[in-house]
Amino acid sequence: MSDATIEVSGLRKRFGPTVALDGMTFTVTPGTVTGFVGPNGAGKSTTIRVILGLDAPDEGHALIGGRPYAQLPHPLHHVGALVDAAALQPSRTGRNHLLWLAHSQGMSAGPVDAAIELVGLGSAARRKAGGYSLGMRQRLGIAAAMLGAPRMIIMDEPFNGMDPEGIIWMRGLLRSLAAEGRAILVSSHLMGELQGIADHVVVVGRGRVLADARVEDLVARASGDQVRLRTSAPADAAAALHRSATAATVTDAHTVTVSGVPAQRVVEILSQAGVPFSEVTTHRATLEDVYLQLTSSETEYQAGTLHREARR
Ligand SMILES: Nc1ncnc2c1ncn2[C@@H]1O[C@H](COP(=O)(O)OP(=O)(O)OP(=O)(O)O)[C@@H](O)[C@H]1O
Repeated sequence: MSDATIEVSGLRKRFGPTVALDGMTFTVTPGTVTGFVGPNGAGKSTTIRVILGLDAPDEGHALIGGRPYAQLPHPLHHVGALVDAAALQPSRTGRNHLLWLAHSQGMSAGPVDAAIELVGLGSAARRKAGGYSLGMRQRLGIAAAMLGAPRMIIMDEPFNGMDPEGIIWMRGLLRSLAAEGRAILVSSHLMGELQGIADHVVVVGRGRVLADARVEDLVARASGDQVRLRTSAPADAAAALHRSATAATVTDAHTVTVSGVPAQRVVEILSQAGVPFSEVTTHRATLEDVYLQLTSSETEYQAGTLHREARR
């Protein structure tokens, strides 16, 4: 195994009667951004805490570059983590917070200013961190995670509290860190946040993995072979498609949904039959569609379902 791989294997953990982890298993490989997604209570934070040695599992193990966190000689050099951006001493300046962290790990002050620069906190670095917005605290947390130039990075809900500009910046940062060969694990309860940045997603519910796949493959699978056709003669279009043994349903006065054949074949059939049409589009699912399909029966709380319905 590469020394920049995060491996989670068969994790089980209960908190009293609550099963938080129920056989959680996945791997984060170097050079990829792996999204770790699931509804509230799915077990994401507990998994991350176990990886970082902050919680002990009842069963299973988590390895960072082949070793448990507790056995890493200088952890910040192996893995950088953003877990709780609020966890800082409010009366310290951002820079002093980073200096304190660096010294506690036997590092010089050298990497501190580079990390401040990397996260764009230069102008605020000498202000008390207690006055930072949540987005600034997230940036400070990321600077802390980057201090030891780690090859593995774990971020729990890094987009929380970030404004749109911060989100764009964060996306670019994660992509460039992965392009440098780092293994990156990013949790989120919003699948949409990961579209365009995650190469791979691990979707979880009730403490176990529901899907572990490349984003491209998941989206292709959820999209099916569906083509949407706009036409002024939907009944004629459906009849022509049926004559060619193609499944087609009139969806409304101007639309027919066709299944099982590519858009090009739909165009051929309609042209041969002389049926007019104005638009033929291949349906492509979003990552959010995939997520909703996978987690529809996995939300811990009914309110979670209502929340999702409300957003649609
Ligand atoms: N310290 C704890 N004591 C008791 N129950 C806990 C504790 N930590 C987590 N749990 C429970 O374990 C389950 C998994 O929680 P966890 O925080 O890992 O989920 P999550 O996917 O990170 O959710 P969220 O998106 O809400 O942060 C939940 O039912 C939660 O209530």
